Amino acid sequence: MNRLARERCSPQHAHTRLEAEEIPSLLEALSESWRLDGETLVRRFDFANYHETMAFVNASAWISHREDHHPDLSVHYNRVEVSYSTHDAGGLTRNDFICAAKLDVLDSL
Ligand SMILES: C[C@H](O)[C@H](O)[C@H]1CNC2=NC(N)=NC(=O)C2=N1
Repeated sequence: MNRLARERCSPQHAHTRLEAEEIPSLLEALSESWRLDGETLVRRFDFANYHETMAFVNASAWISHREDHHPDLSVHYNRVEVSYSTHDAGGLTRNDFICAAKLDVLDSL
């Protein structure tokens, strides 16, 4: 499991917006499916059917609650679009990348 996925989100990270030069190396630690859309980190997860889609959404909700860091989710029949940014910081923080890494692990199980 990658090191970022083992980290825990923190209130300290939530108030520390990343500098532009910190972002490329963090993005590199994630699945290539993640992309930046302005100040938002976005990935689409594809599934076979609605049941699998909702099972993933529910598992991701457990991570969101435990980390107290919540993505925007766009839920469809066989896919979910996940968007991370940190409202408290008005942009990207390390918490966004930590949670994205955790979803990569979830998707790999
Ligand atoms: C009080 C609570 O910890 C904060 O409101 C958290 C909750 N989850 C959050 N999730 C995201 N994505 N951004 C935040 O700024 C944020 N803040």
